[in-house]
Parts: sequence; structure tokens; C-alpha cells
Amino acid sequence: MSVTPQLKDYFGQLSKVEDEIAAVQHQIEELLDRQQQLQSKKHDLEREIAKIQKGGSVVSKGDKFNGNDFPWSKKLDELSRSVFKIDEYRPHQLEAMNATLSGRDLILIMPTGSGKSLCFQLPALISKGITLVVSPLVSLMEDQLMSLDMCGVNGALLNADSTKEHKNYVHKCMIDPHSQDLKILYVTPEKIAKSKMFMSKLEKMYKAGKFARIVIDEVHCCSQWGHDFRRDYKVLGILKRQFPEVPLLGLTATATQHILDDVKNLLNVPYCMTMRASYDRPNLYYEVRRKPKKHEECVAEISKLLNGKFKGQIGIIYCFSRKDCETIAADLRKGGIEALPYHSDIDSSRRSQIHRAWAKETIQVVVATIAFGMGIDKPNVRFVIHHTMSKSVENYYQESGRAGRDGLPAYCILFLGFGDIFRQSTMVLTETQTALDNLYNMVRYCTNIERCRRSLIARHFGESWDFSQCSGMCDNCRLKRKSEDSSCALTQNRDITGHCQTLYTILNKAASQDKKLTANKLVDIWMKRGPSAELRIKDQKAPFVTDARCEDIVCHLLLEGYLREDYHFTPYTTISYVQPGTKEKLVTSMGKSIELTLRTKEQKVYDLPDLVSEVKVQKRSVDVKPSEASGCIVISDDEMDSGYPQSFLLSSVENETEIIKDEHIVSMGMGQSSKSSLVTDDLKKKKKKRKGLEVRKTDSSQTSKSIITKKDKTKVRRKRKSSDESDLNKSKKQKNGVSSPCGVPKEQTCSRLSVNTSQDDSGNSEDEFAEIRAVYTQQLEKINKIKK
Ligand SMILES: Nc1ncnc2c1ncn2[C@@H]1O[C@H](COP(=O)(O)OP(=O)(O)OP(=O)(O)O)[C@@H](O)[C@H]1O
Repeated sequence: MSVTPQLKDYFGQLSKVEDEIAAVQHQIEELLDRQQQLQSKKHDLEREIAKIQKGGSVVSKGDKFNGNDFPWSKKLDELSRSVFKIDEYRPHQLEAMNATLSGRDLILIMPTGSGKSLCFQLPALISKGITLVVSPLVSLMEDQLMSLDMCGVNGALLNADSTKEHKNYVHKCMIDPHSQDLKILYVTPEKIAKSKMFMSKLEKMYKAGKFARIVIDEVHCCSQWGHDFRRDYKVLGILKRQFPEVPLLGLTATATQHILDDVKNLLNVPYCMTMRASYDRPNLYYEVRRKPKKHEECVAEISKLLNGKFKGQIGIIYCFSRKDCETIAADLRKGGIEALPYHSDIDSSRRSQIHRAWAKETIQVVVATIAFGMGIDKPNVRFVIHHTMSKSVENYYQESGRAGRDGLPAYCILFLGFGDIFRQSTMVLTETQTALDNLYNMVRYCTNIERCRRSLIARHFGESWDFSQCSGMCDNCRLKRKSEDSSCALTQNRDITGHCQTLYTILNKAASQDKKLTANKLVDIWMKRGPSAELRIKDQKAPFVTDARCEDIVCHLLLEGYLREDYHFTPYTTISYVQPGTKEKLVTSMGKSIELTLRTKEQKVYDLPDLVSEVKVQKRSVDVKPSEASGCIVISDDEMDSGYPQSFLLSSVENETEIIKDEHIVSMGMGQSSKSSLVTDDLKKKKKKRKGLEVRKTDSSQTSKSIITKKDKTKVRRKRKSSDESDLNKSKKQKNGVSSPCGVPKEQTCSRLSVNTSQDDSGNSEDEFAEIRAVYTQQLEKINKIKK
């Protein structure tokens, strides 16, 4: 299609508007950050003032319900101790219970594992009559009934499997004004939606003055904008319409403002009270890792975690499919890890068996689909690993939130794989209108390399949260903290317009041959490899970036609308192809430029052979300097100038991602072959004086060289200790973590680089996690101080 002047004009205007929107968006982000900081400061100041003025009580919205002077307060305290064995309420529990006991309709939003159930279970014992609890899963209700039973509370469940006798008993309790037996009745939403008989019993219960409270668990399921929409939840509005006098309590861990408004309308409680606890789970450490391309490598990385820093600890690995669960669990078992799969194809008795084995800690890890979900109430889950990213931020928050319910540090590690984006998108495509947007928001969370992950989650749920409170409890903040020691900016924007144009050329060439390309195939053709040679662009050179970077670019272009997914349905599967997006003309005709934020320095930790202590990165090769076998060597500028040590030229070391191995070394300067002969006495003396791990930049007369010197003996020793015997024997070839500026062109190398431990659990993981624990403890102290 030719571009007419009018069209050109419109495109020009569109481009300007888009630029302005981007600029405004940037300002909004900055202002929101500032707002978060100010609000947090404001709350701290208010607390301090309140402490002084009121002898410690905190002014907050829920204050009205915060007291202990309600008619039921004494009984509430008694029962919490005697029945539930609880000495102290958690934040918002008391306010929520007082509000619902005062007859207020309330939606309570508290993080996973924060104790929402108590907020209706305890009031149920105080109120006259029966509390009706609508819950989405029978297993969830059964778990709760089991715990209630252990506390001596009489609860019941009605579902399709209930026997006639059980139904009769429950119906009798519902309508008999004298029966005080039953306190809590659990039903599925289907029961409300489909059983007229049950509704008539509820009417009678209402008339008999025995309808104490309506509780809707996982209340976000009402909204089709939510991540867990249940059709039958939509009819629950009937409850408040039929029983307006009965207080309603909605519970959820996740609801954006938009979902909340929707839920309130659907439930016929548009003006009900909302209590929202912070989404932040300060004890959870969030991290996103790039998923290794090969399945075996990914399993190896996970095994390393499970046998390393998570050894002896209990956790969950979430996978995309049932097949993935089976394969990964089997592979982990081969490596000696007690892992079992859990998914909906496994029959329910076996599932319960696996759940019990995990709960009793006879297995270390459950490798599960999201079927292993709601209602998991194990307090000491120390890690949740996502082998495949979740389909929305809400899902991720819920799934990862199963870690650390005891409040102690726990780790949430997500492996982001390029292909997983498309596996998920073809899956969620037909779910709800917003499913794809939700997925793309999740991808945005994963690909964000700048912002604090907990503030990204908080922002997603519309919460103002001061990200400075994270202080290193997510990978991005940790890197930021480390980079503050160096003089380099952590990120920089790169122009990727040329790459985008190349991709358009490839896609258009494919279209002209009536072919469609998946994202992976597009990257292959762009990288000039794979079978579809006829689609390669003749004059185009393979981009001088890694696979990973190519994928980042495609991903960014998708998220920003320069590319789009185009789905194709076959009788067996759905395929996602990539097409130019709606913004194609902006780039091809209007000269619009596109930028992508990248890390200035790839703070990757490399496994270097022991021969290497120093790396100088050039385009596709890396010059290394030999070290002594211990890996502890100091090379000063003088030594460099004096011609020591020899230089090795490494071949085929791909920027950023490759592990540098001995076989990469194709030449050694000046024929040096014995590493022991490389170490002079003088050097040995010097190395003892130095400590720390740093990268220095030295300027020779011709070029500026990036040099990494590895000086931390203790670190190296610790690393060596941790690797097994055979590794030690092979130590001439492997495992000596040194940070490298690989991938950064010479002129962009930094004077100091720090180690990205988020990518490394081989060497100093214990140090790293000790550090995280220390940060966490500090935070906890801060929080406790504020609370007091
Ligand atoms: N005040 C408290 N003190 C100590 N433990 C508590 C307190 N309140 C609740 N708990 C315990 O915390 C655990 C989690 O509570 P609960 O299952 O109610 O969480 P939840 O908020 O409903 O989580 P989810 O959203 O994941 O279902 C339970 O074992 C519960 O007994």
C-alpha cells in the first residue's frame, strides 16, 4: 500500500502523540515513585506523631474498629486463645472481625497466608446462627473443615457428593431455631447458582434469624477481569439482594481497584467497606532468571539450587503442563532429589498422598501445575520456583506467595524462557477478554531490569509502596545496590530501530512467499541459521548480539506493539506466529526510532577455567590473562606494562552467555604453556596484600582494557570446598567465578564491575543468601520498630 500525503501526515501526528505519551508515561512513573516515597514517609511521620500524642496508637482508617471495647471483645479474645490457640492478632484481623461483627459489609484484601480465614471463623463462634461460606474448591473447604474439627468447631460442607442423610442434617440445622449445632456451612458457588432447594433453605434460615454472615472466599473470582474468573461466582449478587440484613465479608489476596469495583457491583454491595493490607511480603526474595535453552541445563540449574542453597528445605516447582511436571520430577529424581509430580491427571487419592508426603516433608519438592494451588497452608515453604512464568501477575503473586507463610525468608525464583511466552499466550488466548493483556503484564514484570520487583507487584495492584524498603530483597534492587559502589550507570537505552526494520523485512519476505514465522523461527532466520535459508536477507549480516538479546528485542517489540502475535488454530493445537504490529508504518515510513533499556554492563558471573584470571573483552573474542592454579592473582598496571602475563585468545565465546572453557583457548601469546611458570615470586608476594573482587580498567597507550582480577582467596577457597571431589580434580578446567564485562564493547566497558550473583549459585551463594538474610533481619527490625 502506498503512503499518501494524508496518511503520511496522520502517521506523523501519531508518531508525535506516541512520543508525547511515552514522555508523559515516564513522568507519571517518576511521580508515582515519588508519591510512593512521600506516602511512606508520611505514614512513618504520622506513626511517630501518634506515638507521642496518643501513647502509641496508630491513626488509620480502620481505627474505628481497632479497639477492644466492643460488646464481643472479651469473648473474641477468649475464644481466639482457647479455640484457635492464637495469642496475638495479625495486622487487620481485629479490625476486620470488629467490622463484620458490627454488621458492616466488608471486602478484606490481605496477602496469601496472612490469616484471612480467622476473620470469619472466629466471628462465626460469636454470632448467633450459621455463617455461610462460599468457596471455589471442595479441597479447600475440606482442608478448612479439618482444621475447624481439630479446634472443636462444628462445620459442614454441602456439595454434589453429600449424602441424603448429611443434607437432611444440614437442612435441619439451618431452619431449626433451637439448634445451635452448626456454626459454619461451606458451599460451592454452584450450589447457590443451581440449587433452588438450597436457596429455599437459606430463605428459611434468614426468616428464622439464623443467617449470621455471608462469606465469599476468593472473592476476586466474581470479576471476569480477574485471573480466576468463575462463571458461577457471578450469580452471588443474589445473596445480598435476598438477604440484605446479613453482613457480607469478601476475602481475597489479590484485587486491583478495577476488579474491586467490579466485585462490589456484582455482589450488590457498591458502598461496602474495604480493608486492604499491604501486598508486600517482606520476607520473600524475588528473582527472575533467564531460562537456559536446553531442558537438561534448566533441570541442572534447578537441581543445583535444590542440592545447594535449598538443601533440606521444602518447596514447590510450578510448571506449564502436566507433561513438564512428569518429566522434570523424573529428571530431578534421577539426580537424587525427592520430587513428585502433581497435576489434574493424577487421580485424587494419589494427589492427596503426594500432598501429605510433601506436608510431612518426606519429599523435598512437588513439581506441579497450578492444580497444586489454593488452600496450601504449609508455613515453612522455603522456595517457589517457576519453571515457566505464570499467566498473570495475580497468578504469580498467589503462586509465589505460598512461600514463607511463617514469615521467615523464602525465595521466589522465576525462569523466563522466550518460548514460554508463546506457550502461555496460545493457552490463555481463549480464556477471557483480558487474559492476553494479563500475560503481557507478566512478561513486562519479568523483563523489567530496572525497577524493584516488589514495587512492580505493588504498582500492579494499585498500591503505593516505597521501593526503598526493598533494600535488596529482589534481584533488581540487589544489582542496583551493588552498582552504587561502581561509577557506572546500571542501564542504558539502545536504539533497536535497525533491528526492528530487519525483522519487518524478514516477515514481509516470508509473507510474500505465503509463509508465516513463529517467534523462534524469526530469530533463527535473523541469526542466519536453521533450515529456512530462503527467507534470510541477503545483504543483512547476522546481528552482532546474542540469542538472548535477539529474544529481548523481539519481546520488547511485541510488548510495545511493533510486532504482534497472530494465532492459527489446527485441530490439535494453536500456533502463535509473529506479524508486523500496528506500529509498523511508524518505523518504516515515519522514521520512528525505538529504544530498549539494557544493562550497561552485563554483570554475569562466568565459570572460568583456572588458567584464567583476567579477561579483556573484544568483539567476538576475549583476551584472557593466565593465572596461577589457585585463581588468586593480582595483576597490576605495572605488570601489564612489563609484558606479564601472556595473553590467550579465546575463540567462539559468544558475548554474555557462554561459559568460557579451556577448549575456547585457541592461542596463547608467546608460547607460554605451563601455568606454574607464569607466576613469579614477586606476584605471589603482591597478591597476598590484596583483597576483594574487582574489575579495574587500565589505560594503555593504545586501547582501554577491561581487566578482571580475582583476588579474594577466601572466596575461591570456599568455592572450592563446596564443589565436590571430582570437580576439584577437574579444577584446571572449571569453576572460578569471575565477573566479566563480556558483551560490552570496549568503549563501553566500565571501570568497575560487580558480580551478579542472581545468576550464580555455584560459588558464593551462601555469602549471598547470608547477606539477604541479614538485609531481611534489618528490615524486620525496622518494621517491628515502626509497629511498636
Ligand atoms: N493471628 C495469628 N497468629 C498465628 N497464626 C495465625 C494467625 N492467624 C492465622 N494464623 C495461621 O496462619 C495460617 C494461614 O492462615 P489462612 O489460611 O487463614 O491464610 P489466608 O490469608 O486465608 O491465605 P490464602 O489466601 O493463601 O488462603 C494458618 O495456619 C492460620 O492458622
